Amino acid sequence: MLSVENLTLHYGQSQILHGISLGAEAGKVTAVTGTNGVGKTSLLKAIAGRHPYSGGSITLDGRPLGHLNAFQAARAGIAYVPQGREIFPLMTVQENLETGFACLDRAEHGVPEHIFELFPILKDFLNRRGGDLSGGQQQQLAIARALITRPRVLLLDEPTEGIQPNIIQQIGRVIAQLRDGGEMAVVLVEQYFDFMWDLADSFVAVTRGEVALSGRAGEIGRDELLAKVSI
Ligand SMILES: Nc1ncnc2c1ncn2[C@@H]1O[C@H](COP(=O)(O)OP(=O)(O)OP(=O)(O)O)[C@@H](O)[C@H]1O
Repeated sequence: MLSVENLTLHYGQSQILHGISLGAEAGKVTAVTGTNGVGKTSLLKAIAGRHPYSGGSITLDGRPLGHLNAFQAARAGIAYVPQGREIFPLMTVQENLETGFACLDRAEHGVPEHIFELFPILKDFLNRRGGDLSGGQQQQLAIARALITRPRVLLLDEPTEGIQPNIIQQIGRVIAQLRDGGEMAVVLVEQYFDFMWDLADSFVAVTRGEVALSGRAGEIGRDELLAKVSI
């Protein structure tokens, strides 16, 4: 269980997160949604050790993580799939996957076969340059690279952005499969409302760096949530 309590974050003098709290359980998808610029990416960056938070706490299975850098967060079991994917365009698919080894012990350096079961296209394209893949294939590569690290928490930042509908469906099925595996907490930042509504077990709507509404599927109304995340 990932637990974020009262998190605050600044860029210089400007405060972006104003005390965000959320919990993400293993075997569940927790969706974080909100309009542009409310701080969703900043929240994920804080959890992933990509940007320091200024107050509050992050704990994993009751253990405070403290202020980790990106490498330490990855070692602790937190994998981050950034918005825009950030794959390495001049490296092959195989090499992109192997960058995930950086936070693993040498004995764990290997691409588990189940990754290719989730994303068969990557096996076919192992020697292709990342930059030559379509946007949807790059998104699959970015998720696969994150899974190499055997995470306990998978942070996904807008995985449907700029992706064609059939690949979006496939990504949705993969997220559901990972959730159903029961061992990983998935935190899904997503503005594609129907996609996250169908997939998530609980929802956190963020407005201006604060939680405007949160609750479990079944306890929270679709229109109520939609109203919080519409401009
Ligand atoms: N490195 C930075 N330096 C200064 N301000 C930043 C930086 N990164 C983000 N911001 C600002 O912080 C606010 C929140 O940005 P963030 O990217 O976290 O929002 P978001 O909800 O993920 O938006 P989007 O849906 O557009 O990706 C915005 O006003 C943004 O301009």
